[in-house]
Amino acid sequence: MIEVQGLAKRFRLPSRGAKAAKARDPRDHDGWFHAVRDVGFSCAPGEVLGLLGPNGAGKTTTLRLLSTALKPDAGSITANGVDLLADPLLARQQIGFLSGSTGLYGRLTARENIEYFGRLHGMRPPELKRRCDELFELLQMHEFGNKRADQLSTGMRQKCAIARTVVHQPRIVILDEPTTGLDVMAAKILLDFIASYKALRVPLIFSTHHLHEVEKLCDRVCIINHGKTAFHGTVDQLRQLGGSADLYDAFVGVINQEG
Ligand SMILES: Nc1ncnc2c1ncn2[C@@H]1O[C@H](COP(=O)(O)OP(=O)(O)OP(=O)(O)O)[C@@H](O)[C@H]1O
Repeated sequence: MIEVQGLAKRFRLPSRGAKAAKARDPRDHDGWFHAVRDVGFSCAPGEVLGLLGPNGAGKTTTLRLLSTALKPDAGSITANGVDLLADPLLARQQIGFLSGSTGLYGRLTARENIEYFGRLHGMRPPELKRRCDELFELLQMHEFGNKRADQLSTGMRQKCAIARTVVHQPRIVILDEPTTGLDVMAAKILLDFIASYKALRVPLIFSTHHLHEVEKLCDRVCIINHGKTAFHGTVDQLRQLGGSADLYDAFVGVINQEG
């Protein structure tokens, strides 16, 4: 179980931008931009949580805080009762994080990239080969496994980045907009891959703008607006809140109510 409470992160604004930004966003205060002000949610083993919110709401910042790429100014993140903020090294071992900029080494092939990151996590050759074969099957990567990363299409690169993210079988998986830029077939493969984590009883958190992905995959939803949790609950609770079966109506209702 991963539990997040009262998460906050502010960024120092460059002095020339501070004044201009002030007029535009309620999160600006005295040269600081409070990107994440009070975010909380939980995700249990076997659950998929969808992180939603308008552009700039604070989703990526929240996920970067969870992955320990950023240090929060306030709040707590625990996994099975263990304080991940107190032990970032442990957090990195336990968490697989796909960011928008998850890099691949252009001169290495898709397979070499995944193997390289597996080795960084201390995986031994036989185990690593088995895991790579498994990921190639699950993500249907056989066609381009031996192609250099700098020659891959967007969708191929994304599959490769995801395989890299989960090669070490993390106990928590966090994916920032994993289906962005993917065609229908590649997105389907990826959504099936995400769904497979339910059976593995690994909590999986992913951000998205696509409500049909939430409908198809998520047990739980967290909607962030202006850096705060505006809704946290099950997909059914979100529907009931909107007074309609339509998730789009419910989402818009939550944002308008907060905005
Ligand atoms: N390093 C930074 N310095 C200043 N402001 C930042 C920094 N990083 C993020 N922000 C601001 O914090 C806010 C939240 O950004 P974030 O990337 O978390 O949004 P998001 O919900 O992921 O948006 P999107 O849906 O567009 O990807 C934005 O207004 C962004 O400009």
